[in-house]
Formats: sequence, structure tokens, C-alpha cells
Amino acid sequence: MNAQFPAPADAAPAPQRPVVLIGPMAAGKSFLALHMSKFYGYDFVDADQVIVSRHGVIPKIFAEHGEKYFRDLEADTIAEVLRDPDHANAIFSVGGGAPMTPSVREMLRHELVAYLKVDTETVLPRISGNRTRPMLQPDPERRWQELYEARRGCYEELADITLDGTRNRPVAEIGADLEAAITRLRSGAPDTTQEVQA
Ligand SMILES: Nc1ncnc2c1ncn2[C@@H]1O[C@H](COP(=O)(O)OP(=O)(O)O)[C@@H](O)[C@H]1O
Ligand SMILES: O=C(O)C1=C[C@@H](OP(=O)(O)O)[C@@H](O)[C@H](O)C1
Ligand SMILES: [Mg+2]
Repeated sequence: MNAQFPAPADAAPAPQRPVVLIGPMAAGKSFLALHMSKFYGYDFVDADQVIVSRHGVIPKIFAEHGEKYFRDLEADTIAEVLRDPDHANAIFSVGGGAPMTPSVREMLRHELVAYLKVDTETVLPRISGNRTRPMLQPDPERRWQELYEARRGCYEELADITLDGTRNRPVAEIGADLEAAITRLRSGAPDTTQEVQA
């Protein structure tokens, strides 16, 4: 939840901050962040891509070092991106499990956070047979549901903006909603995004 928005009317403009995209696996966070860079000119940063570029693919990190090691890399990466002025204009997608790490959750409380909400009908076809997300093994559909139930409260609590990614909505529509919400919040108006049914 963001402490800087809206700024008091008489305050100097706050320096620009990234917008952090959270939500469950395969909601389309990375896809949406890339879309926002192409269509609206934001910097694109994806925490998993940074980790992979430095440490190799995620299944191998989990297999060789375990989840805790990955979570530490993830938390360090997120902290680094958030303090980098070069990424102040980023739409920053983070992995679905990132907000479950207490230090990450604490960082995100001070940032502008958009939660990409999806329904099972949208997401299950995207993860069926998935072998690249270690947290979904060995039964992606069942594991996705379990993790979603365990994590959804955390996503809801952090969200300044809730994006409707249900019914397989096209990324262009979700992106337009995100752009409108960012503009609204940065201008100091309250977010009027309607809660969606998942
Ligand atoms: N709005 C969308 N419409 C159709 N397919 C999508 C949409 N968003 C994501 N996808 C597809 O779903 C898959 C997972 O998306 P991804 O961005 O990797 O999710 P996340 O980063 O949330 O795990 C990708 O193959 C992507 O092409
Ligand atoms: O939810 C999780 O625990 C994970 C989500 C993945 O990212 P996406 O949410 O982008 O798929 C990736 O960080 C890793 O496989 C763990
Ligand atoms: Mg992703």
C-alpha cells in the first residue's frame, strides 16, 4: 500500500517511483509489464528475468539450492531495482511468491502496487502441464489453487490498484486500465477500480 500517493497539495512533487505488479503465477504480470513498456513507454523490469540473467534458469536454482535461496535472491533483486533511480519509471513485475517474503512485503507497503487478479478459468489453461515453475510441481492445477488461496489475502492487502485480468481479457484492455489508474493516482485522485469477482 502506497504511503506517497496522493502527495499533499502544497508538497513538492514526489520523485517518480516504479509501479510494482503482483499477483498469482501466470496471471500475466510479466506480459503486462512488457506491454506497458511497448505501448506507454515505461521501463520494463521483471524480477525473474534479472535473476535468470545472473544466476541461470529458475528450475535449476530451486533444484540446486532450494526455495529459500531463491527467495533471498528475489528479495535482494527487488530491493536493488527499487532503489535504482534508473528504474524510477519502470513497470516492475515480480514473481507470484515475492510478496510472501516479509522483507519484500515491507518494501511494497511503500510503493505503488498493482494487483493483477485472475480467475481459474483464465489461468488453468496457461499452466496446464507446466514444468518451468518449480512451485507448481507436480500437479500445476492443484498447486496453483493452493498457492492462490494462501496468497490472495496478501495481494489484496498490498494493492493500491486492482486490475481485472479475469475472462482472459486482452492485455491491451488491462494495460489501458492500468495506465488510467496510474494517471489518476499520480494526480492525487482516489482509485475507483471496482473489485472484480474471481
Ligand atoms: N491478457 C492475456 N491474454 C492472453 N494471454 C496472456 C495474457 N497475459 C498473459 N498471457 C499468457 O499467459 C502466460 C503467462 O503470462 P506471464 O506474463 O508469464 O505471467 P506471470 O508473469 O504473471 O506468471 C504467457 O504465455 C502469456 O503469453
Ligand atoms: O509464485 C511463485 O512462487 C513463483 C512465481 C514465478 O513467477 P511468475 O509469477 O511470474 O510466474 C517465479 O518467481 C518462481 O517460479 C516462483
Ligand atoms: Mg512473470
